[in-house]
Amino acid sequence: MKTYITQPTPKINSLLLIGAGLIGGSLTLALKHAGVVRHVIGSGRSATVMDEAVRLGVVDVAVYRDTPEFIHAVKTADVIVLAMPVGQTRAVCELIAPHIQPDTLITDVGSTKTSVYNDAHAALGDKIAQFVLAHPIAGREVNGPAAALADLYVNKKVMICPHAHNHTADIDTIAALWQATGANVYELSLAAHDEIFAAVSHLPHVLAYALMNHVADSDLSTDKFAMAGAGFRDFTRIAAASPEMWRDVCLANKDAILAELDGYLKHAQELREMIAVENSDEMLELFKKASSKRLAWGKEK
Ligand SMILES: NC(=O)c1ccc[n+]([C@@H]2O[C@H](COP(=O)([O-])OP(=O)(O)OC[C@H]3O[C@@H](n4cnc5c(N)ncnc54)[C@H](O)[C@@H]3O)[C@@H](O)[C@H]2O)c1
Ligand SMILES: O=C(O)C(=O)CC1(C(=O)O)C=CC(O)C=C1
Repeated sequence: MKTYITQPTPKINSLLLIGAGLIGGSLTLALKHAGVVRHVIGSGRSATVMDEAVRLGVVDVAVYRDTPEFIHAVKTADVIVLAMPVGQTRAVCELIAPHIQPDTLITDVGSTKTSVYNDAHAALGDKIAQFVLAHPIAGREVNGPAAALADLYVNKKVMICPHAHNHTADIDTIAALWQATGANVYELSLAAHDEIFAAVSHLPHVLAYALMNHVADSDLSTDKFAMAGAGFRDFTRIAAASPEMWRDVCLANKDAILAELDGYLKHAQELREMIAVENSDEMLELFKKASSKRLAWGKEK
């Protein structure tokens, strides 16, 4: 995995943020704090959300699709950031495609990369060259502009996933933009990205949602929730995350997630057998291995 050396900080006059929620909002707040961006225009689905985004300073002004103001914002943006759920990529790119100027850079924050590339390419055609795909490995289990934090990306990893049509200078600009938020920037291929994050991000979310519903649907669920401690809290924290976002991620990275889920279920089944036959030696070895891997990984971070 390539690490980006620190790039000169860019100056952005006008940034158009499509999807002013946790991730996009944290980016614009961080860029404003760093003095990188002068004017942020936000575009979203709901007037209530956009009013909140303006009130909180996540964006300076809100515009709405199919209005002259929206078209003007696309035409005059130096950078367009796509920060809505990944399932919206094609529709949003179709909206902006006719108005994107040759000097405008497009980037995204989506949790999947191959689907975003394919959907964007279908809508943008040759303008895909202007789209540098990115993904911050940072987040929270709360959503919307009120959840945005200016320091969300400090010391966090950001993956940039260049494709064959990108220009090096544009990739460097997007890397510099993320570095200005305090993040450490790495490069990954689209395919490697989706395989890796299926295992270490998408699978844990699927498991957290499943465990939450398993307990909710079981006998004594009220008592179980009332008595649960830190273990359950840690494991299920991410089950409070945006349902729409995670529905889209599961559909967009279906094959890789299914492969990871199958692998996980094999491990869970193996452990089930050990518990059922009280195979204490093998169980101890299994737990020792997982525990030492977790301890070593915790030290690396
Ligand atoms: N939440 C995380 O932990 C996390 C981490 C890294 C990346 N991401 C990615 O970031 C993106 C945004 O996630 P978030 O957590 O900020 O969610 P969010 O719900 O906080 O924000 C998304 C915003 O997009 C808006 N939106 C939805 N469809 C739209 C459309 N067609 N046009 C304009 N706006 C639209 C929503 O109204 C919402 O305000 C997703 O693609 C997600 O995969 C999320
Ligand atoms: O901290 C959290 O709440 C997260 O789930 C962040 C998290 C993850 O680590 O899986 C979630 C989705 C992403 O696309 C990137 C980061």
